Amino acid sequence: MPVEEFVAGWISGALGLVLGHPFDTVKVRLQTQTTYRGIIDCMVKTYRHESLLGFFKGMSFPIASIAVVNSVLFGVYSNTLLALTATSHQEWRAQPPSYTHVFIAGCTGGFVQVYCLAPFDLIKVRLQNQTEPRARPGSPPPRYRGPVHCAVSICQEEGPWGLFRGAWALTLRDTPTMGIYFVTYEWLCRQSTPDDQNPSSATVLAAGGFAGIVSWAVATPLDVIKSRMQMAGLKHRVYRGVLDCMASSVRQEGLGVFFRGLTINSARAFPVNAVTFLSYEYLLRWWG
Ligand SMILES: C[N+](C)(C)CCCC[C@H](N)C(=O)O
Repeated sequence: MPVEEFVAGWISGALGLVLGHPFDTVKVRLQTQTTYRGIIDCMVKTYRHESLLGFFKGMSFPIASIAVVNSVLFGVYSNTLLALTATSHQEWRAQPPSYTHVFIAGCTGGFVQVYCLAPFDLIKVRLQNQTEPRARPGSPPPRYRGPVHCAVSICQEEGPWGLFRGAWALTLRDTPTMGIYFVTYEWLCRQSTPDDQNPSSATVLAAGGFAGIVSWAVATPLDVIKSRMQMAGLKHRVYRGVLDCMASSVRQEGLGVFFRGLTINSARAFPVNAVTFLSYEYLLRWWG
């Protein structure tokens, strides 16, 4: 099993992640809290109240976890494609896999990575939603003191399965949209690259960026539901399941609720995924 794909997936994921985290914090807050009027309002309030550090809350854990998550995604994707087409990554430019195979491999990668991502994502969302300023003498401490404390508290209060809260919504969000992600990337690369050649850096950046935007646009409705289900344990709001969460969110806030965070998600998706694919392609070419 080619291991380069796993390592390249890890490094490229980490680079994308740091770049995108401030956008991600604003997104999570807009999706789960009703105190902000919009993106700018949320950014201003976060900055005033919590300084620049507020935007980087909950980042250390994803950095560690991306090692597992992105390498599983890209590793499973490439190896599934290899199993389906019997051609290796180096031969793909000469014998491009069909879009159906790319889609199936993407969905498989997406499905498998969910079970690595779910606990990390839950902890990230809980920490990002703590809006208290950094500890000042005399002020009450935030609910979770950091990622490890958060993980331990969830296990104690909600049981070990509590760490997988929202995992089903995450599976529904990621399985099809990771297929769309890789198909969009491949399609855009092939459109602007002569047969047999590797896509240029500019092509990889643009195709990666747009693949991010397109897949996130489709994923946003379930992303909102996922984030709300992850917060449910904390706020003592109970949803009976994904459908119940959808119905009660629509009843209270209208259909627009499904598009919460769409703009910021897209703004974040372009740079994050442009950098992810560029570093992934280059690392593999460099090792290949
Ligand atoms: C499939 N879905 C749209 C959910 C994600 C696709 C992009 C994943 C990337 N690590 C990022 O954080 O943007």
